[in-house]
Amino acid sequence: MAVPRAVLVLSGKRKSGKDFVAEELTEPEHGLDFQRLLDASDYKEMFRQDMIRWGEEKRNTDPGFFCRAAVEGALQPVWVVSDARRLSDVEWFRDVYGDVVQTVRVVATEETRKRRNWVFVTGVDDAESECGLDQGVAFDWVITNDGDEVALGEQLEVLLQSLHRSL
Ligand SMILES: Nc1ncnc2c1ncn2[C@@H]1O[C@H](COP(=O)(O)OP(=O)(O)OP(=O)(O)O)[C@@H](O)[C@H]1O
Ligand SMILES: C[C@@](O)(CCOP(=O)(O)O)CC(=O)O
Repeated sequence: MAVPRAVLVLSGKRKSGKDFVAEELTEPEHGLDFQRLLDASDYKEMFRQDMIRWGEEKRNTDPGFFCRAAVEGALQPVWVVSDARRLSDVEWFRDVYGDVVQTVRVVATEETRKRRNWVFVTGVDDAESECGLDQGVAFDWVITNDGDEVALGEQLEVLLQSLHRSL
């Protein structure tokens, strides 16, 4: 397994903007090969509960199952993990990569998330998939993503500058 110089582990609720922020973060970083696995489509929402169920089964027998798959073959010096959801995810990255890990929480108000077509779904928004990191992690960074482009840019700039200094 390659050893990265930095690992940004992002989390945040549905429609907080994790993928959006991950993409913004990787844009100025040449050599990063970040790919969005899925977009923000209704199609994905149709299968979310099935995916959650399948994911829980896998993790119950092997908490590192998805984390290992996420880093497999990655050779870049800086990694952006766009979607941690559970304490076991954050713990896995901390255990394996130690001090180079920085946790990033993406936050948007319910109002903002509704504008992005979020609707509360029982069994999803009140379950571990969405709430697993509401407590228990002292995030290194909290990024507010309520649609103010300039404010988001400033926050990411501070993060990236700090990251550059730590490399
Ligand atoms: N700062 C922003 N400016 C403009 N659009 C944004 C911003 N942040 C997020 N969006 C849009 O809001 C929608 C949801 O964002 P995104 O898919 O990144 O959220 P997410 O947290 O990854 O959600 P999910 O968990 O459902 O995948 C997308 O259409 C995205 O383009
Ligand atoms: C199944 C799941 O991975 C869906 C992720 O979709 P998204 O990142 O919210 O677009 C959520 C989960 O792992 O609980």
